[in-house]
Amino acid sequence: MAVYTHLGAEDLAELIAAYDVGELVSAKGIAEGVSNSNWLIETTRARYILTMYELRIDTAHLPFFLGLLDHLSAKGCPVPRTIHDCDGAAFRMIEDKAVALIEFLPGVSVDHPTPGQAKAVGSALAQLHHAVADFPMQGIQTMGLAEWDRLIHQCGSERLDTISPGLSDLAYEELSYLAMHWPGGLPHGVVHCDLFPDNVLMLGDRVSGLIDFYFSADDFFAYDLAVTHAAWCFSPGGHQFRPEISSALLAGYASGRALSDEERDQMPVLLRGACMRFLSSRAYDWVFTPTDALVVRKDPMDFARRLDFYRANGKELFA
Ligand SMILES: Nc1ncnc2c1ncn2[C@@H]1O[C@H](COP(=O)(O)OP(=O)(O)O)[C@@H](O)[C@H]1O
Ligand SMILES: N[C@@H](CCOP(=O)(O)O)C(=O)O
Repeated sequence: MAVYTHLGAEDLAELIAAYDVGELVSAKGIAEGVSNSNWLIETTRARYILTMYELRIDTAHLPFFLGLLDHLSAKGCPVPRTIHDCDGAAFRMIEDKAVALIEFLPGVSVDHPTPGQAKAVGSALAQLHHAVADFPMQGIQTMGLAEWDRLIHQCGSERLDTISPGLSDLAYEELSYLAMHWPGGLPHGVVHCDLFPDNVLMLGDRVSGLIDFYFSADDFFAYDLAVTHAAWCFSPGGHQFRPEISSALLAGYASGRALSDEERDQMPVLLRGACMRFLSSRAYDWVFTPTDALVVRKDPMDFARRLDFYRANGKELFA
């Protein structure tokens, strides 16, 4: 459930009146999502998404995230633009919380992607990587190797092994490997870093929306591809690799942007890093989020299984 704050009819009407979007007709809370509260807003003119920033997002970073949406949308990427209020502001405050009104994009998130859909996602990701070339703002990567290390150490061996026996050995061993082998100097820019199926809206085989840019930061384009690969190319729970989805995703990406030889060589380590990224944040949330909290805890083992797969087969995939 992702509506953490109650907004009454008067609050909503007052808020919508600050924008040139017509009059409020209805507002429905959206159940999907984890970090923020979202409402589907209908006005006499169109539909919009209203997001209230609840957790993890510092208001100081909103000009970056919302500016990125506007930049990508203006470049023709399927990304929702920010609706600015009548004074030109990209976000407003309701008491101590920031809210933004965002363009509504049609489409649904798929649970079991087809090769055609994976190809379209690969191609949309490549388009994004070109489109950020002249994005003028900087986004520091706060979810990099140092943070994975910190999160795993905060969990500690005992608690990790309570999630699953042997998880601590896997995590510590992997962190040392990544610290020694993480590449430098690959092509980079502001990238999505969280392009999971639930952050892509699709109409059939077409990508109609890329959403949830709140982990975007400056990082390697190939790392973004690795995150997307890890998120899309496995059955639920990460139990089985789906080779046909992997081939389609990589072909779609290559149709828009060719990986250099160096990027290809580094893909196996970047894929392992992508797994550690989500293994570490999920393990931390698993250990430290109270079981009765509203936030849904996601299983870190989904990414331990993917990590095992890439450790054994990552080099072969990019041979
Ligand atoms: N621009 C948009 N157009 C249409 N639906 C959207 C849009 N943005 C968000 N949504 C809907 O809201 C849900 C939650 O949004 P998301 O940004 O993923 O929240 P969270 O950051 O909390 O995970 C999405 O799964 C989608 O159904
Ligand atoms: N995609 C991440 C969690 C981030 O949550 P989001 O709802 O903001 O995408 C994961 O699966 O662990």
